[in-house]
Amino acid sequence: MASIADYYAGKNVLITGATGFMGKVLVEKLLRSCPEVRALYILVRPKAGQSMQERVSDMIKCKLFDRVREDSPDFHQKIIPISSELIQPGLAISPGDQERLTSCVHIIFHCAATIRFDEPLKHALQLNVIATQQLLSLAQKMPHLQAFIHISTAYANCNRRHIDEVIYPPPVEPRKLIDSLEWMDDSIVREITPRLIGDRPNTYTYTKALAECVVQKESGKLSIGIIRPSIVGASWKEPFPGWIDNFNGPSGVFIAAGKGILRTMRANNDAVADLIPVDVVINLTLAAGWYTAVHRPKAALVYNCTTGGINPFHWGEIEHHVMSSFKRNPLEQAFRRPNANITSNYLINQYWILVSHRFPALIYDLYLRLSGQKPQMMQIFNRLHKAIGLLEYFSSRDWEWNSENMTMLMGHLSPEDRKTFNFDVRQLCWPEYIENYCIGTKKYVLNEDMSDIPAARQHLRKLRNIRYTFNTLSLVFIWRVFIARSQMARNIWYFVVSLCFKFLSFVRASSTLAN
Ligand SMILES: CCCCCCCC/C=C\CCCCCCCC(=O)SCCNC(=O)CCNC(=O)[C@H](O)C(C)(C)COP(=O)(O)OP(=O)(O)OC[C@H]1O[C@@H](n2cnc3c(N)ncnc32)[C@H](O)[C@@H]1OP(=O)(O)O
Ligand SMILES: NC(=O)C1=CN([C@@H]2O[C@H](COP(=O)(O)OP(=O)(O)OC[C@H]3O[C@@H](n4cnc5c(N)ncnc54)[C@H](OP(=O)(O)O)[C@@H]3O)[C@@H](O)[C@H]2O)C=CC1
Repeated sequence: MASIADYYAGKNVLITGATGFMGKVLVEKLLRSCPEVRALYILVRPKAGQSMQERVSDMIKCKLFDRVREDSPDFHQKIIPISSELIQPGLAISPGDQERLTSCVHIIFHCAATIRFDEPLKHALQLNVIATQQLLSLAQKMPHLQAFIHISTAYANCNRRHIDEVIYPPPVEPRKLIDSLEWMDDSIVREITPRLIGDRPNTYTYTKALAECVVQKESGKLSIGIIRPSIVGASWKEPFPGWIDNFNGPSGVFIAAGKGILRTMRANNDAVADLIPVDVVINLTLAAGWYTAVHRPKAALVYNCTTGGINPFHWGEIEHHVMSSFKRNPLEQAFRRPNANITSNYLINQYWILVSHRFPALIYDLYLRLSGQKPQMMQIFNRLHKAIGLLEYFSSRDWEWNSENMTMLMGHLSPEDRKTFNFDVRQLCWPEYIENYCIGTKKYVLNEDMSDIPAARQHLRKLRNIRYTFNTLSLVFIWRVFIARSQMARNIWYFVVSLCFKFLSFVRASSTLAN
């Protein structure tokens, strides 16, 4: 049987979401490990004042592509951007481009989605469900299409504790929901959203569950694979360890903790932290594309792409390794020394939020005001609290995912492919991975230089001295207030002082005698 790289040779691949975190890693890996691939058609929209072309040229300049640039400097010629806005009718693809795509595409990877947890339901539905539906109908028109790979999430069914590799019945018939939301204005939709999403925590997981159902129902004769990654983190090995370029999921939490801003968060120490490195997800995705095209399974195959059942690691362990990693490799200009603790207790967390978040923010803002600058710390903390509030659902619970299809797929790979498209997470050494992850956030998200680490350490020492001075002064102040008000405190104070005095006299006398 052809190897994975042999299969992709001469193929035209269509990718949505190629400008996103996972999409970029997918594009890079395809170009590097399947160098004979014919073309990658990527659906891109203009954004933030940049044209589609400008965005793609920026993307290929990114450090992520350094290795492939070294192997083949002309790699960008294989990337063909197609203008598309996925929430528009017909995905806003021009008739010419539609014709071009339908006549040549062999395989589709659908990565685009809104992954925001606070996305209004209508928008999440438009992008995560309706766009998927439209892409499927475009796929139906492609005579050469061999596989359609849909990227879902392991949390699409997070209202269940045990999750098998099956598509569960939808919470509501997607078509009915689409029809009814169409005539409702935004305020009505906002009001009924909590009732609709029910026991799911947000519109993201809800619409991803609906999308899976749409894929199953509207795929017709297409060969389908559904990949369900858990919490996608920095890369494990490829193209280099620790690649990460965003604040999503745990990355933002790690950075906030490394900067000494985040000191407390609600999470269960003993719950499994189901992180999965992005390169593992992409290797599995490419292997699933190959398997789907070659074996053409009759029903959609679902791959739960998780680590918890195979090589579990817990939030408490993550906390420990993140903190020690940031102590060894500190971030620049930290607000306080990194020292975050997780707790599952609501009241303890509230106490630490008050003492370790709000109080220092208040003092720092006071200092900024007094020095004529604009206060900002309280605002930063309010945003942080909003973000971690949205993540708590995932860090406080445990899930069990069945990942038999991942094992089955591994069994079908040749020894060579198993190395090139490695998704065997049994080999993952968590402490080393977390260390590289933290360094990755420093280098690639914050663009900090590793050569500045001595200065960052010096800054941490300064913060420690400030803390010691502050604690000593506070203690002296509190004691002074006590002494002024209480006879008992005064008596204790005189007792301690006279004891010290006697001790000193004793030491002096004994040293005189010794001489
Ligand atoms: C010591 C360690 C202890 C460990 C404890 C455990 C930690 C981890 C816990 C649990 C992780 C579980 C995660 C579950 C995952 C499920 C899996 C998936 O399937 S999908 C992927 C997940 N998706 C998201 O992560 C989207 C979440 N983000 C959002 O929904 C929004 O970004 C939100 C509501 C958090 C913020 O929305 P806005 O409108 O206020 O802000 P905006 O526009 O997004 O960003 C403004 C600025 O703030 C930065 N930012 C965004 N999120 C940040 C964050 N978490 N921390 C720091 N900065 C962040 C951005 O980069 C941006 O920066 P600029 O203005 O461009 O410079
Ligand atoms: N990150 C994670 O932890 C996990 C992610 N997933 C799934 O993986 C997939 C990729 O996620 P990730 O890479 O992290 O997400 P990103 O947010 O980084 O990327 C999303 C991609 O979708 C594109 N997109 C969004 N809206 C539109 C639109 N209206 N028209 C055209 N393109 C659009 C974005 O393009 P643009 O650059 O123009 O905004 C971007 O390329 C998603 O399906 C997600 O559900 C699953 C589990 C975990």
